[in-house]
Amino acid sequence: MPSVSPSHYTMDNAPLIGVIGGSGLYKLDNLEIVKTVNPVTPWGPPSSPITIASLSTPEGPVTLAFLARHGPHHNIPPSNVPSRANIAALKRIGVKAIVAFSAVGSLREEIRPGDIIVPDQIIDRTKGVRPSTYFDRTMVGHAMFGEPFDVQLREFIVPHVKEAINTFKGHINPSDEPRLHTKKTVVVMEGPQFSTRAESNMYRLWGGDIINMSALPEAKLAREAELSTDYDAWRVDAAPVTVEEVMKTLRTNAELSKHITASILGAVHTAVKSGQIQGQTGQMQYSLMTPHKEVGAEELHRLTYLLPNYFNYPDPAAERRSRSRARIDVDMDDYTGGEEHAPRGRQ
Ligand SMILES: CSC[C@H]1O[C@H](OP(=O)(O)O)[C@H](O)[C@@H]1O
Ligand SMILES: Nc1ncnc2[nH]cnc12
Repeated sequence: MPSVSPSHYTMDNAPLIGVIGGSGLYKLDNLEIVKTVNPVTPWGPPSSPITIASLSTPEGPVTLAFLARHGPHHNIPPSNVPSRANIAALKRIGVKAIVAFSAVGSLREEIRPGDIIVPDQIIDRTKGVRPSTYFDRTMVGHAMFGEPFDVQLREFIVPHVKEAINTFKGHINPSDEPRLHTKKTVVVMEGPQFSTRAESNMYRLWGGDIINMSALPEAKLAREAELSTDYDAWRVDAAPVTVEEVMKTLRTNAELSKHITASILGAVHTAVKSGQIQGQTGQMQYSLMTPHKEVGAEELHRLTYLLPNYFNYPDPAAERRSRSRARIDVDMDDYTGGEEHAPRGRQ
C-alpha cells in the first residue's frame, strides 16, 4: 500500500501554527504572504482562502497559516461555518496547533468590555444543526474532550498574552486597560440571535463566564484531528447586546488582538517545533472503534486525508495525478480543484 505522508507540505518552514480569526479579525498585519491556497477538502472548501505567511516576531520570522472563520467579508453565519473543512485543511497543510480568536459576550460583572479571556472549559448549547464530528458514518470514534483546549498550549500562552497586553497599555486610556482572565468557561450557543435574559441567568448558574457562537464544533473537530487548540477571546458587549455595540468594541480591539498574535506566535512556534508543547498527536489511537474492513472505501479515503497516521487509503485517481507531477508543494488540491495563488506581497 503506498504511504501517505502525515504532512503534505514540503516547504522547510511549514506553518506549524494555524490562526483562526473571528469577528473583527479578518486578516493579520505585518505579514509577508508566501502564498494563498484554496483547498477543497473532502468536507468542502474552508471558510476563506488560507493565507500562508511569514510573520515578524521577537523570535524571528515564523510561517503561519491564517483563516477567517466567517469568511473574509464576514458572510458566513456561525451555524454555517464549515468547521470540518477548516480544521481538515489546516491539518493537511501541516499545522499542529491552532490559536483561535473569538469575540464573546460576558456573563460576569468582572469581565469588562475589552478584556481578554483564555477559557479552559466549554458548555455546549449548540442545537445539533452543525456537523460536529468526522465520525458520523460507519467508522465510530470517541475523542477525549474533558480538557477541550490543549492544557500545555494554554498554560504556555497565558504569560505571553499577559506580556503582550502590558506592552500594549501605552496605546490605551488607563481606565480602559484590558485585563486578562484565565480558567473561564465559555458557553457556546447556536445563535444567530443573542440570548434571552433568562437564558443568560441560567448560564451563570451553570458556571458559564463568557458566551459565543463559535468555539464549537471547532474545538471538538480539532481534537478529532489531533490538533492542539487555544482560544483567545475578547469581550465585546454589555448586556443587552446590539450588533452596533459589538462592532464598536471589535474595532477598538482588533489592534490589540493583532498585537497579541504578533507577540505570542514566535514563542508558540518555537515551543511546538521543539516539542516543549507535545501536542495531541496519538490522541485518537485508542478512540477508533470500527475495524477498517467494515468501513466503505469513500469514508476511508476521507479519513486518510485527516488522519494519515491511522488510515492509509489514498484515492486511486489522486494517486495517479500525483505520480504524474514532478514536484508537489501542497497536494491539498488532490481531492479537488483547489487552486493556489502566487504571492501577493504584504497583506
Ligand atoms: C459579532 S457578534 C456574534 C459573533 O461574534 C462571535 O464570532 P467569533 O467567535 O467568530 O469571533 C460569536 O461567536 C458570534 O459568531
Ligand atoms: N453576547 C453574546 N452572545 C453570544 N455570542 C456573542 N458574541 C459576541 N457577543 C456575544
